[in-house]
Amino acid sequence: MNPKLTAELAKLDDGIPFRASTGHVHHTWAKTLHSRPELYIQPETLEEIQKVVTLARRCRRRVVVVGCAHSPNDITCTSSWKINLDNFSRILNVDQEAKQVTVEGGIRLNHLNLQMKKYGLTMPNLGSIDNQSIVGAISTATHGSSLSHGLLAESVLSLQIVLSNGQAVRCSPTQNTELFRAALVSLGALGVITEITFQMTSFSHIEWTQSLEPLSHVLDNWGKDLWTQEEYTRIWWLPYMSRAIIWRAHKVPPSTSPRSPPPSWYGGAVGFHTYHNLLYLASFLPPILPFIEWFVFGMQYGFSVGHATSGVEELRTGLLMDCLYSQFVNEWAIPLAKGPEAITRLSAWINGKPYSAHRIPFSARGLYVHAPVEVRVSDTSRNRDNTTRPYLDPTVDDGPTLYLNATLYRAYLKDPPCKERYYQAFEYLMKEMGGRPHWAKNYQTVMRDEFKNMYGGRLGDWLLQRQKVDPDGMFLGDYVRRNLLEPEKRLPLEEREVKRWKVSEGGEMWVGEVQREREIGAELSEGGTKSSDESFDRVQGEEAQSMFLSQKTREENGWERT
Ligand SMILES: Cc1cc2nc3c(=O)[nH]c(=O)nc-3n(C[C@H](O)[C@H](O)[C@H](O)COP(=O)(O)OP(=O)(O)OC[C@H]3O[C@@H](n4cnc5c(N)ncnc54)[C@H](O)[C@@H]3O)c2cc1C
Ligand SMILES: O=C1O[C@H](CO)C(O)=C1O
Repeated sequence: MNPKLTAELAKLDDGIPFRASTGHVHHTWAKTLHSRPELYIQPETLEEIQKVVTLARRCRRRVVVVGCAHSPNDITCTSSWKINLDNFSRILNVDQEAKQVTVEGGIRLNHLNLQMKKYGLTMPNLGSIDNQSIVGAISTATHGSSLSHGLLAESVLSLQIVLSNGQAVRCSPTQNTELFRAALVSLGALGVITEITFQMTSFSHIEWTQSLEPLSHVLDNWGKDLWTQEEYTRIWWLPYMSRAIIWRAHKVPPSTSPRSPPPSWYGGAVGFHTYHNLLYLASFLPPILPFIEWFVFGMQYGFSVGHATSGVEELRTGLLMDCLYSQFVNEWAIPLAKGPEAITRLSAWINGKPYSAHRIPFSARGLYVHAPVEVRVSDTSRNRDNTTRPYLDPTVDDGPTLYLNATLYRAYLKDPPCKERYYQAFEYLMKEMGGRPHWAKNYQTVMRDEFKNMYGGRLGDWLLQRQKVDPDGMFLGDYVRRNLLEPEKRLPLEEREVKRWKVSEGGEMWVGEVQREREIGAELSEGGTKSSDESFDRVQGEEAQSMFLSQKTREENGWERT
């Protein structure tokens, strides 16, 4: 263990456990990114969390909280200290009459919903999965698909956050309002959110139907009742077939008997592996992707238009879907009214139509993408008082939002060859539509100044709160610095990415400064010849000396403030 930490632990001697381990290897759900935190800490009480923060401050370490690492980008990567709240996940209070529940920050959505069933309560909306931790889900602005609902974060009534000075602070729309607005979509960069009071709804079943329709049906009904016929609607667009699967659901009383749908083809072993292998083949032979789209979705949803299936399930499971394989996801929020134009232009681009039909200045020649594109909605402007809107809410300010999600499967963890150009073209179009990217996902071309324009004063407000509650940058990492802050400045505890390299099992190893310092320290103590980890690049000679010295200087003198 780091000698500084050993000394600090001895100084505290407060009987409060410090549940840290070394050797943890973190990876995102899709195994696209891996990192090796110096310490992996799983506190079980508020006091333990506060102790971690105190020690991190004294040991000059960045702290990252991870839920279940379902965010696809590098937002949870660190070589420094990682906290996970899986063992800080109790239900603290249930108010059955008001349908409100107070929970510890590590609780997973599936556990919450299951526990709440006995109280006749459930979460009002969910995305495609329910594995996320409640704080992880709100921190990146997770959403489902319904014009009757906004972000999951809109159901948060109040929260408690442990700040970098170790204080636990409560906030809500009426208490520490600015902090509340910053913490609702915090990107993990404000502190450790330890408690949430959440507005649930009555436990319910849903009856859902799903039908295969021509894309023209979707576009023709866009401004009519496509999105409003039922409480929940989501669409999967199949670009090569110009078809779409429309999934709709409405609540029915819990007394309604569950009704299983016909078995899912790729939910079974044969379909799952067939699709997976076809996608793998397509990574070498992309032109077969249109055939795969036709075959797989024919087997799954029927080969002829109008084919429909239905079912009745509990809301808490019925809203979920099978996310299948490791994947890249690039999702943007644009005004709902722009949907037909966005889909028509993207369709023309994917299908190789002339430039005049899509006006996207990237070539689609020889490029084949995966189906489906997810098409979802939310409306954060319903009944919303703009004074409590999360500063970093990516949805449309004053009307309904459309989300387009360009999913690319990574069959057997192999990156698809079309990714860079497809995402360049997709993001170009999304920017033209006035879009903002989903914070958790794999956007690749958005510059800092573009974020400034997208969020205007709200970004300034968020940054101000961040700086106020975390002046030394204990919760600041490369993701936030790169996207939202000035590159030439730095805060004493913030962590920068040093490099990434491909790992043999697929994906990339993310290496931050702390890891690099450990390597260099090990090299120097062993005469500058041996790395602490054979797989990392070696740092030798002057570069190593200067980095080591700068680390020592930092420890002795502290960093200058920006
Ligand atoms: C298969 C799959 C399906 C998905 N479906 C959807 C979907 O339908 N809709 C959608 O919008 N998104 C979706 N996502 C994205 C997902 O909802 C978000 O990435 C979410 O943030 C993941 O939650 P998590 O618990 O894994 O958090 P993590 O990814 O671990 O962390 C996310 C952020 O929250 C911060 N954080 C976590 N806990 C705390 C805490 N206690 N205090 C302070 N900060 C904290 C982290 O530091 C980080 O910044 C999906 C992702 C996957 C992999
Ligand atoms: O990030 C996401 O992954 C799934 C798609 O497979 C989904 O709905 C997201 O959102």
